[in-house]
Amino acid sequence: MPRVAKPKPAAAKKAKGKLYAMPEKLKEGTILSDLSKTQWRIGPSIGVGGFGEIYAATRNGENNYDAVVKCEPHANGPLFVEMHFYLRNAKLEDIKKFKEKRGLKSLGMPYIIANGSVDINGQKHRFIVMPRYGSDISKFYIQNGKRLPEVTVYRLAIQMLDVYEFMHSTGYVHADLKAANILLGMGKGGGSQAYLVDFGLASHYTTGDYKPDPKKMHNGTIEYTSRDAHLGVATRRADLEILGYNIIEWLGVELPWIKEKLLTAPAKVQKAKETFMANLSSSLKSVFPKGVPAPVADYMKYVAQLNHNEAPDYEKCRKMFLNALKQMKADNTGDLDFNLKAQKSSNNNNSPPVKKTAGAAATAANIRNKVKNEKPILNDSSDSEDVINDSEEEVDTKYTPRRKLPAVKQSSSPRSKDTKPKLARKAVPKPASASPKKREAQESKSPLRTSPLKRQKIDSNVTPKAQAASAKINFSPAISLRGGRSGKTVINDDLTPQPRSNKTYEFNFELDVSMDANVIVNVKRKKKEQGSTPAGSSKTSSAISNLTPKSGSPATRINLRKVNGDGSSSSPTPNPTRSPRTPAVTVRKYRR
Ligand SMILES: Nc1ncnc2c1ncn2[C@@H]1O[C@H](COP(=O)(O)OP(=O)(O)OP(=O)(O)O)[C@@H](O)[C@H]1O
Repeated sequence: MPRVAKPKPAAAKKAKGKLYAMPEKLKEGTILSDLSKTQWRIGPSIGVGGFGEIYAATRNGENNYDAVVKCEPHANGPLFVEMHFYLRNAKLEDIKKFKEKRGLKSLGMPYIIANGSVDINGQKHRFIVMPRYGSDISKFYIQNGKRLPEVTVYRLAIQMLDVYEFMHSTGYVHADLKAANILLGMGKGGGSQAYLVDFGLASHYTTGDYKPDPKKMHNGTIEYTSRDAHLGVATRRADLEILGYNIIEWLGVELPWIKEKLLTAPAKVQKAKETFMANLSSSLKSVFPKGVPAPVADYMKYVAQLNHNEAPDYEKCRKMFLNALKQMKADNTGDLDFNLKAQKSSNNNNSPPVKKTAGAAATAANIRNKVKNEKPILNDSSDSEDVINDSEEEVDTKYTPRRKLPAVKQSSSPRSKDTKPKLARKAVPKPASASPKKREAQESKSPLRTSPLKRQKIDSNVTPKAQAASAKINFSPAISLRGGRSGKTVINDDLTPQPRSNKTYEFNFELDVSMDANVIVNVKRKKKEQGSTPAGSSKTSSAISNLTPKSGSPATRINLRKVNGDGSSSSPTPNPTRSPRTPAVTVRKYRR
């Protein structure tokens, strides 16, 4: 949600409980020098994200403040990822080309103007310079009592699909669309175009097998995270699904997992979304009790049947919303109108009543921040920026994740079952020489391209034995997965090896071992007085049946270790070549 720039304690390097560092404050008037030695003067702070701060900025010597500087500590991953994405794929020239190809007058895709590094209070920071946009649309959504006019929602959907089409054409997904990340343009005509910002979660989408990645599970903003993202899989359909949840919300609906207050439990949110999407017709009817808007139903149904590696038909989706605009006799041109009263609604949009209305139509023009000019302060800017390396692995040693969630619990939802590596391995291998088109055709025949609903059927055929093996680990509430703060992006990335927490928790537990959970359970039994099991001997999960305490058996010690994607397990001792991201959880069973 929109963040108000608040003065932060100067030395607040690390927010409490978070593993990422917050930036040092840049004073107004500070001069930053980018890599090409262009100087930028810092204006007031205009936004504070979860991870960095955004300042109005102008070329030194000019006074228009038509740019922004986004600044984060050098060790933070998200801005590096964002910068990397822009530099590789979203230069102004790339965007121009795409617009020409598609015959678009405008596209809500930001671009990078410059980047560099700066020392602030002795701490190295990275910054990027981008065009300055106007208000984020979450402001209007809140002002309107959590609702946007239907026409505006459909126009926004069309514009965001354009951005997705551009972005996906570069091989990346955005993964974090939300009202707070959609900004109106500035200047003449700016109010007719919305821009999708914040590419800190951009990642390559998969075109191959479906491989859940526990290290990336639940990334995004929990309210809108797609089912694939809950499993740590970057897909194009996931971006469309995220947009879908936003569309529903913008129409005045409280999403079920928000209504049921599940946001602090990502696995529950995941499950709720699985249920929602598996029973779309009834789900939509229940959230739109007086009638489901036709384009929403069509769009969500389309998204639900997409296969994980399928290229979405963006035009088809746009047409769904365009047709609705036609039916409503609404133009898809001019300033986006956020005044609820001014707009008609479609025949069947009967979303919940508006609690509060905005006074007037809000456009980009009436939300511009006034920028004060102060005398420049020359800062010790560093000209040298890291070389952007094409190797994704390079990233590993450079960042701190935004926030880490212990990736130890996986939902036992149908969709998560359908992603078992077992199934993935059955995928038809692609010949290396196959052309992208051919490959796409092959992928479409692959068994993995079954729809979620079909996959659910496969799941129901799971043998009782397998079902018995697949269950939950019920942790104490104190260590259950915690969801993101409401409306905030959460990144459970794998960019920086983090020190192990080595925390020990003691509690009574029920232990059902999930075969999906990618954990190895080591059972260590304390030496019995006249013990049969030697002290410190460890057994893997196959030893679970031995858990039942024999008479007089002392406390049992169990280590849960996450298994890495390659099948290896995290070493209990820190190993720089491996990601030790999942904290070792030691469970002590009390004697009863
Ligand atoms: N180019 C821009 N022009 C004007 N305002 C901007 C711009 N980019 C970002 N902002 C403002 O700053 C806020 C935070 O920006 P952004 O989402 O990029 O930061 P973040 O640290 O990645 O935040 P998040 O917690 O959403 O991940 C936005 O909601 C918006 O209000």
